[in-house]
Amino acid sequence: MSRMLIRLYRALIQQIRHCYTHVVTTFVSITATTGSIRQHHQPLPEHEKAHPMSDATLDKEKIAAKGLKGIVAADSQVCDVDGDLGKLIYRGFNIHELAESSTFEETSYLLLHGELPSATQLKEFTELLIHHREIDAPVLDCLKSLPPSTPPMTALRTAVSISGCYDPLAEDNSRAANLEKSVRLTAEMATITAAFRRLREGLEPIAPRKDLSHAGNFMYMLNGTVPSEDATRAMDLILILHAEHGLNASTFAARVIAATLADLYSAVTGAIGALKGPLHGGANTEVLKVLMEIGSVENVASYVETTRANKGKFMGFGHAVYKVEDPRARHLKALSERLGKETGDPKWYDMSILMERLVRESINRYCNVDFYSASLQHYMGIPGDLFTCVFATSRIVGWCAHVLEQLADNKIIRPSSNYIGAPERHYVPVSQR
Ligand SMILES: CC(=O)SCCNC(=O)CCNC(=O)[C@H](O)C(C)(C)COP(=O)(O)OP(=O)(O)OC[C@H]1O[C@@H](n2cnc3c(N)ncnc32)[C@H](O)[C@@H]1OP(=O)(O)O
Ligand SMILES: O=C([O-])CC(=O)C(=O)O
Repeated sequence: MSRMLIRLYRALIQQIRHCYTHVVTTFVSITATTGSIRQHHQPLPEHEKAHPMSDATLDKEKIAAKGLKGIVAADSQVCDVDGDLGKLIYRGFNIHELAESSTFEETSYLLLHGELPSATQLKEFTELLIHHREIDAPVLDCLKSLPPSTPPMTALRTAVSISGCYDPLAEDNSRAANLEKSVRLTAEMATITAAFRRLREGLEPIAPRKDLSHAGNFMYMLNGTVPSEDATRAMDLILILHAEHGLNASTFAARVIAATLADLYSAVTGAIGALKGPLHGGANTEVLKVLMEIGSVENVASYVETTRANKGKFMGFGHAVYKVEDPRARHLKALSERLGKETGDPKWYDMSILMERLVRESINRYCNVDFYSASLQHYMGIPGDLFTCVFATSRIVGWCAHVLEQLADNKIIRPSSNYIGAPERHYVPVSQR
């Protein structure tokens, strides 16, 4: 009975949404044909202007939702991002509570399974993660064969893709197999990132240890020494904070791929590619480049002025959803401040807080998760171009949780485009062109 009520309720909500979308689309189409919305479009490049739209095309014209901003493309139980309140919730739990009290292992279980684990479930989950820490020899060989100049995210994307060739479960799209592969990928991505870091420096990769936490083992494989409790906790916090963020670009990419019923490795490989971009996860690497270029606290103000005057981008600022402070930033900022003091090199933190204030005054944008992640990871001795891989080794959990959710109630994702090209015309043989 209650199931039927839920179904009825869902159907009603769908109908309301449908009507709403129809009203909005109709309004937008009408306004567009009268010309008042057209001005929001980027001017068309010259070669495209050479094809004025036929009347028939104009009649059919709809307005594209550029970037799909504000479009609701999925129902999801994984995460809630409230951009107005600056609130981030994983499966009902506020990120501040998880940052304070949880571990990456526990948070991963929560995201993948929907509930916090019991002690036994956590033990089994942790053992499975440990079991999957070793990577297959051909994956390591692949990393060895890459030029050391390969961007780390490219190396990670390639190794993850190859790893799928050696996983007997790769093509099994059952929920059980995908859960197992999610854990395997979460474990492996840390090993791959650490191994590539060492290989490109001419060092031997460090084999994972079974007696360390996920964060502790990751740091150990990166640096070759067992990290302090503080350093382990810092990495754990970074991993918890980056694990999930709703329908961001890389997660959406993963869901689009999964929705075709392709395998999990394909979805994750695509997601890594999307995260790499500097407008998304790649921003943390760019932030460190900027801080290095600025060089000192004295130069921050002139950098902000010049960038503003040139209408440049401030990397690590602005957000597609948050209109207020990104709730993750405060944790990364506090840790960056602490490590700045502890390392006796507060410059990177000092430059960051000044920049945060000046950019806010200049363009009214808050910093996002990538901004303080840069100075923090720099203090932790992680090379700047590896920051996005650290992000990916955490976000893998969110990607997998979304793929599982997509497959549980799948529908191929196939939006439409609004054709604005040449009207229909006839083929001309090359000899006559
Ligand atoms: C993990 C993450 O992915 S967090 C985001 C990481 N990315 C960055 O830090 C890169 C810098 N930031 C940005 O480019 C943007 O703020 C994005 C991509 C994050 C969000 O973009 P949008 O959703 O279009 O944001 P918004 O609607 O506020 O942007 C509108 C305009 O505001 C201005 N603006 C927004 N952010 C910035 C910024 N950081 N610097 C300068 N101007 C900005 C721009 O004029 C922008 O228009 P444009 O994209 O055509 O240049
Ligand atoms: O949600 C977004 O668009 C980007 C982001 O902050 C994330 O993926 O963590």
